[in-house]
Amino acid sequence: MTEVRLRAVTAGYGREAVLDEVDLVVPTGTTTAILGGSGSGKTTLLRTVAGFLRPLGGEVLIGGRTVAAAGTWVPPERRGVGYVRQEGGLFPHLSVEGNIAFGLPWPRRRHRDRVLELLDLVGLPAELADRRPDQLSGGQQQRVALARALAPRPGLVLLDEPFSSLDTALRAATREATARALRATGATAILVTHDQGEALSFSDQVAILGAGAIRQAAPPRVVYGEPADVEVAEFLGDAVLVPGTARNGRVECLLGTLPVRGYVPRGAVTVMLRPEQITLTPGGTGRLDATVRSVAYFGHDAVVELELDGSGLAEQVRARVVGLQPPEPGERVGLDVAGPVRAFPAAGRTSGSDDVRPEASPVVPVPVPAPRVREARQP
Ligand SMILES: Nc1ncnc2c1ncn2[C@@H]1O[C@H](COP(=O)(O)OP(=O)(O)OP(=O)(O)O)[C@@H](O)[C@H]1O
Repeated sequence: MTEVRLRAVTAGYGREAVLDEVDLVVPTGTTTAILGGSGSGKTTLLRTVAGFLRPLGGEVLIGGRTVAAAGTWVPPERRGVGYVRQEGGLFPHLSVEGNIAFGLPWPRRRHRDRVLELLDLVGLPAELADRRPDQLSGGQQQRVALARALAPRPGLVLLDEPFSSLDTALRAATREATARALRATGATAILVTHDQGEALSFSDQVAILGAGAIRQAAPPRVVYGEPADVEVAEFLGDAVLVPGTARNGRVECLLGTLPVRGYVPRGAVTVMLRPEQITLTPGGTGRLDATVRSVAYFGHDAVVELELDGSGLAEQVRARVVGLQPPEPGERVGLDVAGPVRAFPAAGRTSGSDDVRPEASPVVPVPVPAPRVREARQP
């Protein structure tokens, strides 16, 4: 049982606070991605949990035990935490086996079986055990670093941008191997990343860090589909933003009258939807039609900029369509909006007087997974 709990944690360097009264819960056996811009304090948060940095205020609890608080300090080596750095940090003079065995408790350091088991766990063949780190690819090095971190069976694994130095294909494979290994051990994990796709695909919960605070912490589909505000929405991916008016759970905007996801007070709003929610019909529909202004082709998909009839507004409405046969610039298309949209009170506007419900909390509980079963190694 290794739940992680941060209560009003303030942390930084000298007197400068980088994290300002941060609250966060990472349930046992789940993975949380900390996502934020450069310098937002992601690594600072990870270092505070690991015990490499003493918080200026607040409490850190790991597995129900207070490890940092006023008058309490548990050093990193007694927190039962595994740490994987951006560059792996393997010892260059030791073999793969030596590196992994280094993570084992003293009496077990000669147990080659356990080393081979750990290699298997991270999806590496036993033949690599005698190689030195400089004889491995970047992805293999990261897997060895993970194996070393998992060797003492930590309840919590902290991953500090461990995939960022890898190219796209290797990155995906290493990420999947890491996710499998974490699932197999049932360890709780915190991943620091600035890659939105990585955060959404890797974790049970995504916590967005900005201006020293957690802006939203919720399962991936919630942060993406129901972002807490416009900034979080834009940080997590491409967002179409148009002005509108909210009334009785619906918004009226230049895309029509649309159902709203979540609660929004009546009145002027900014409507937010994802470009993939807009579907296009060649030739137009006669209801909501547009002219294609430009197309950015990405292979698997394409982003189409549209000028809605009568709006005179280009570049405001974008659709993301599959890349097989995107429309051409100048083409006429009809639009449909799939699913509910999100709406935020327009800037400078306070809640309407007829509101009856409070705004939903930006922190949504993460479903705790059923006990995990070790998966077979992928070829
Ligand atoms: N050892 C340090 N001494 C003083 N300031 C530091 C130290 N380490 C980090 N900082 C500052 O604290 C702030 C947060 O840094 P941190 O490394 O936590 O951000 P980050 O979100 O991980 O950034 P990145 O994505 O660029 O790695 C930055 O302004 C940084 O300059």
